[in-house]
Amino acid sequence: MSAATIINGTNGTNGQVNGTNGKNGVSQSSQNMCSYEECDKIAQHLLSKTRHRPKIGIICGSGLGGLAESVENKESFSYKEIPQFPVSTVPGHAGRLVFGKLGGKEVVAMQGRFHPYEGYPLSLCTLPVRVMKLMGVETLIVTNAAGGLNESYEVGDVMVIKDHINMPGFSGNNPLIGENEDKFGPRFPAMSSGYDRNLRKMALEIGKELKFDNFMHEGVYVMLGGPCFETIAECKLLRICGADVTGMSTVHEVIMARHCGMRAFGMSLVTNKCVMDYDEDRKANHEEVLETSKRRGEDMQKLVTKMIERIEV
Ligand SMILES: O=P(O)(O)O[C@@H]1C[C@H](O)[C@@H](CO)O1
Ligand SMILES: Nc1nc2[nH]cnc2c(=O)[nH]1
Repeated sequence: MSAATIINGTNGTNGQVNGTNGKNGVSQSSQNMCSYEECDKIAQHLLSKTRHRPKIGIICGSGLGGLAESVENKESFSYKEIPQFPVSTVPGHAGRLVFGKLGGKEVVAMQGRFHPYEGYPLSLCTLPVRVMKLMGVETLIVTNAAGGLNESYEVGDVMVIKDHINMPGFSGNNPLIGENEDKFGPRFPAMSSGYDRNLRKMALEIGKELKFDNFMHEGVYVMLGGPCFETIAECKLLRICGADVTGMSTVHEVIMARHCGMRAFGMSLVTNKCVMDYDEDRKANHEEVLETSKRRGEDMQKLVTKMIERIEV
């Protein structure tokens, strides 16, 4: 079964799937996985519609789509127009694929990503990553909005992702579940070098040059399934586990990128401090997330644009 069969004809917001297990004990996520050939068809379709030939792909986090807006010579495609793509359902995720130039390089940017809590299986959330690969993308840059677990992080701080904790993976939820597509990558990919060391170093150096070092860190991102924000006990547990920030995205995208040999770089904006104290009345909310993204978005855009200027393609 292809991804197309689980999305209705209008490709509306109901690309969500039912929860049943497939035939022969094959899990739902493998059934929803597009084959190499199907991904290639989407990639060739997009390349036939744009004159751009991007080597760098970008995925913009909640409220951080301004980066895609700043792309020059834009050619944009609503996800609704792209065969087999899901659609964005979350405020702050415009739902467009933007081709053009940034920092003097050809890029393709997702202005809006797909999260598992929207009802999409991880394999469908990450379809665009494989499509990017087949369009020629070699480096993936992802941003996200995240809650600060590290007590020394403030709202508005930026964290270069050094490593991640794949919490959904602990319960058997991984975008690579199902038959392996050997043409993309190996059955058992290593994940000990998920986030490219040189790109991390470059980001921190550029941060210094831009005088951003007073609000920049390097640390560990933990992904949870959402859509609930964390309980206080969960936050305490995640901190003990070594996480500095928590979010609901990124990890599945980076797994997919690394599986097919792309270089990956990720950056989190601390949009809120996680509530860690039972005497606090503060509550996490998406409005605060979008408000912080608006405030710090331009700085993150500057940083990513400078990185792209320096990345050799
Ligand atoms: O897409 P990202 O990870 O930036 O979005 C975060 C996680 C949830 O989707 C949302 C919660 O406010 O922001
Ligand atoms: N899981 C999670 N995701 C977020 N995205 C932005 N803030 C948060 C948060 O506090 N928790």
